[in-house]
Amino acid sequence: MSFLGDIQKSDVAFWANAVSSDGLLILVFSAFAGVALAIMIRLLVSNHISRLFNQNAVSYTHRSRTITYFQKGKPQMGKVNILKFHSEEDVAVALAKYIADLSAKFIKENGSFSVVLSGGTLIDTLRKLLEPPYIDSIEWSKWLIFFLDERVVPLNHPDSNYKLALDGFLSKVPIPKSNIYAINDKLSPEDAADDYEGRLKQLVNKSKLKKSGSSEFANFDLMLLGMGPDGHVASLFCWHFQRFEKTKWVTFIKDSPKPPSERITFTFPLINAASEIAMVVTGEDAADAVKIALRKASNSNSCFPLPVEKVSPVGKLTWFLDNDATSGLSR
Ligand SMILES: O=C1O[C@H](COP(=O)(O)O)[C@@H](O)[C@H](O)[C@H]1O
Repeated sequence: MSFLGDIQKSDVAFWANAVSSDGLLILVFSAFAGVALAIMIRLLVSNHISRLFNQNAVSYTHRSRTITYFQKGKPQMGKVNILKFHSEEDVAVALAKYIADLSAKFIKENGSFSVVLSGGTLIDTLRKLLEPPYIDSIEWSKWLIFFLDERVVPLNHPDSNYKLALDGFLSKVPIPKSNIYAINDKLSPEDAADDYEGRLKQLVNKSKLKKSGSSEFANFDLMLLGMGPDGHVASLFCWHFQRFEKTKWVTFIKDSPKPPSERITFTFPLINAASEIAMVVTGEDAADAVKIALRKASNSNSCFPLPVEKVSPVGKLTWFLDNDATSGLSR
């Protein structure tokens, strides 16, 4: 008699039942494992898991798709200080104290204070430095002045950031002329950018400027940044490739959406190598970009991330905002 012949009908029914319920079990288990795997993959590309790995992931809604953008390195949060003031006047008062304190600190540490100026409304917001006690207490002779971006026009042209800074601030403080590093206004945008970058590199070689500890870029003590209503900083605009530059220190743009069209600008790697960055933003025009930058709104703009969102220094970032600029945060 064969082995199979020994098996009773009830045995067959038992095993058939067992196999089919095991099969069902395996099927249910596989489906469950598949769903779990899919959830895990989704989590891997989402904010939740990235936070576990200490990355900085931000989601944007773009043409009804959610896009997760990962910023490499340490998250911005933690080294960001957001200071909100009632009025632009209060911002100017606080900014003067912040700058004076940093001036004393860096001069004590290095014997100089390297300051990078934006153009625009920022220059007027520096006005409190021109008053006591700062005008008399700051060691102006130790300041070194640079320009975050510059319009490629003669230095005495009304559009020049140098002229704006000279008329509104630099001519009123005793900073030696030789410590003010204006662009060469005789050059084309390409050449002016290369020339400015070359001069910065020479200053690093001569140890007049510090080199960043974590990169090849210069490490400025303080950069004073303004922001346009479209979220641009320096002359780094939405829809323009300059904001993705990785290696150059200074680059140029010939089709700036904000006139004048020809400009040179620091790049993000150089900006983000700074020890201190102050983002000085006032007025209601900036409210939407501030809301996006401070992550209270998804960026429904088709420009993502906004240039201002790429400001993430190795040092410290301090926002100086007035009520109008923060009005979007409560909406
Ligand atoms: O064109 C420029 O605009 C930005 C922002 O200027 P604001 O007047 O809106 O404060 C400025 O930071 C930059 O230096 C300038 O060239």
